[in-house]
Formats: sequence, structure tokens, C-alpha cells
Amino acid sequence: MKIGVIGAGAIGMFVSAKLSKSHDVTCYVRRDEQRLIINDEGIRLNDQTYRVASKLFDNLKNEDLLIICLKQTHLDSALKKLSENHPDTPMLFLQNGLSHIDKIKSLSQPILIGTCEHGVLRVSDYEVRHKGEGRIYLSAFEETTKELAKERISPIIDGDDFPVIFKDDLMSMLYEKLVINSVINPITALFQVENGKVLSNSHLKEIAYNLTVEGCEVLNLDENHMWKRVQQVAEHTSSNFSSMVYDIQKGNETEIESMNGYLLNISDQELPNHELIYHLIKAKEIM
Ligand SMILES: NC(=O)C1=CN([C@@H]2O[C@H](COP(=O)(O)OP(=O)(O)OC[C@H]3O[C@@H](n4cnc5c(N)ncnc54)[C@H](OP(=O)(O)O)[C@@H]3O)[C@@H](O)[C@H]2O)C=CC1
Ligand SMILES: CC(C)(CO)C(=O)C(=O)O
Repeated sequence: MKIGVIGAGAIGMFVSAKLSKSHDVTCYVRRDEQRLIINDEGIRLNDQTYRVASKLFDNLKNEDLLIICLKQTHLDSALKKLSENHPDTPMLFLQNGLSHIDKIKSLSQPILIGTCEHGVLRVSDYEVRHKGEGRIYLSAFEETTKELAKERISPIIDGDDFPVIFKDDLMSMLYEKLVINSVINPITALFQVENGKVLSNSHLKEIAYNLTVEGCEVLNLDENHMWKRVQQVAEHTSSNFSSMVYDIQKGNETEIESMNGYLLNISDQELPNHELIYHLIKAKEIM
């Protein structure tokens, strides 16, 4: 299958390397220097080289599947180009948070949504390290794309060391990941620590628990189940630095609006823990 991966950051490079074993993968990037180095060196994932082609996103070609690995904060500028792509080419969106759901309604192509529980660290423009085993969960955006998501795309991209699991219920898949990220990401970004510290530091663990409980109240999720899931992901990715740590380090806008900001927007009750951590991250962003 010809697969185009949009955005060669941590997740884009990881997904490209894994899929390149069985598919013809092209990474679409926005900087020429990154395009050149990936074409010259391939992608290095844990010291192994994977041959992947790279092109500029402006020169997007027809592919059988597009996997969008941009951050939430990059999506607005990319949507126009994506909307002009071939009307039948499925697009799989792999963002954390929930802001993309409203934005991609404007696309006429078949849309699939995924969540990624791997921990991946970007080392350079062509090198990544897999720092935590996880899975990709995949669901259909609409009833009409269910068969495509379940019977065609999931089984084709699923691999022994790259599990892709179809989920029938899109919103519960997204809500679970939203709670996980609204706990792990801002805590680790504030303290610039690995995900494991959220559990090994008793004070951070208490904050994590309180954030989990508040998130579950808003989304009507079972808090015992979700607290187990938060701990499970923090353990499996314990040596990874979350994607928000990287944004704070680089002075980039974070995805906080799509995570804790999203919860604050939809909640009709006070969420003191989410409100505080939201403002702490916003303060860090402009420091
Ligand atoms: N890192 C992780 O462990 C995990 C991340 N996620 C989620 O996956 C998503 C991607 O995160 P992550 O890979 O960490 O993010 P990164 O910041 O590492 O990567 C995003 C990439 O998108 C590129 N980009 C931005 N705009 C464009 C454009 N118009 N055309 C082409 N490329 C573009 C950036 O390019 P440039 O380099 O030029 O800035 C960057 O390389 C996020 O929603 C994140 O929350 C989910 C699970 C785990
Ligand atoms: C799964 C986890 C927590 C991995 O670090 C992640 O989603 C992220 O970093 O954004």
C-alpha cells in the first residue's frame, strides 16, 4: 500500500519506520533540510535504519492512505491542502486531545481517527527512540467509514510489533485518551520529567489522581478504570518525556487547549485542578 505520513516528528517518524517494513511510505515534511536528511539517511528508530521517501507537504501526491501525525496546533494550516487531496483517499488522524474533531468535519474524504499510546522521543530530524510500548487504537469518524476502518485499514497496518486495534466506540476511545493526556502531559511538562515520575513522586501522584477524578466527572467515565489506565500508560512509557515536555522545551505552543482546555470548556462545573494546571502551562508557554 502507498502510505503518506504527514509530519515527521516523533510519532510521524515512528509510524513511518514501522510501516515501511510492509508498505511504500512517504513522509511529508515542511522543511527542505528535513526532506533531504530523511532521503539521504532514512529514519533511524532505535539505531536501526528504515528506508522511507520524503517530500515537502506542498508537493503532496496521491497515496492510498494518509496518516496525519501533526500536532493539534499545526492542523489549521494543513487542512486546506488536505481538503484538496483526492476525494477517495482515506485519512487517519492521530492527534492527542479533542480539538481536531470539529475541524475535520469539513473534509469530504473518508476519515478515521486513532489514538496512540506509544511513547516516542524525537532525537533529531531523522532519529527517534521508542521509549514505551503501546498500541494504536483506531475508529471510524462516521458510520459510513466503519467497514473501511475495521475490515480494511486496521488489518492492513496492524503488525506484530505495531499493534493496531479497531474500536467500535469513537468517543469513548477519545475520552479515555483525553483523560490520560490531561493528567500525564501537563504534569510532566511543568516539571520537565519523564512520565514515570507522575507515579513515583507521591505529590505528583496525588495531583494526577485528582485530575483523573475531575476528568472522569466531566466525561462520565468510571474513575477506578481510568485511574488504572492512567497508571498503566505512565508505567509503560515511564522513561519517555511526554510530547508536551518537548513543546515547553522548544518554546512551542502546547496542546493544552485541546486537552485540559477542552475539559474546562465543556464542563458546567468547577474543575479546580484542571483550571490550575491549565493556567500553569499557559504561563510556562509565555516564559
Ligand atoms: N511523542 C509522543 O510520545 C506521543 C505523541 N502523541 C501525539 O501525536 C501528535 C504528534 O506529536 P509528536 O509527533 O510528538 O509531535 P512533533 O512536534 O514531534 O511532530 C510534529 C511534526 O509535524 C510537523 N509539521 C507541522 N506542520 C507541518 C506541515 N504543515 N507540513 C508538514 N509537517 C508539519 C513538524 O515539523 P517541524 O519539525 O518542521 O516543526 C513536526 O515535525 C500530537 O497530537 C501528540 O500529542 C501521541 C502519543 C505519544
Ligand atoms: C502516551 C503519551 C503519554 C506518551 O508520552 C502521550 O500521549 C504523549 O506523550 O503525548
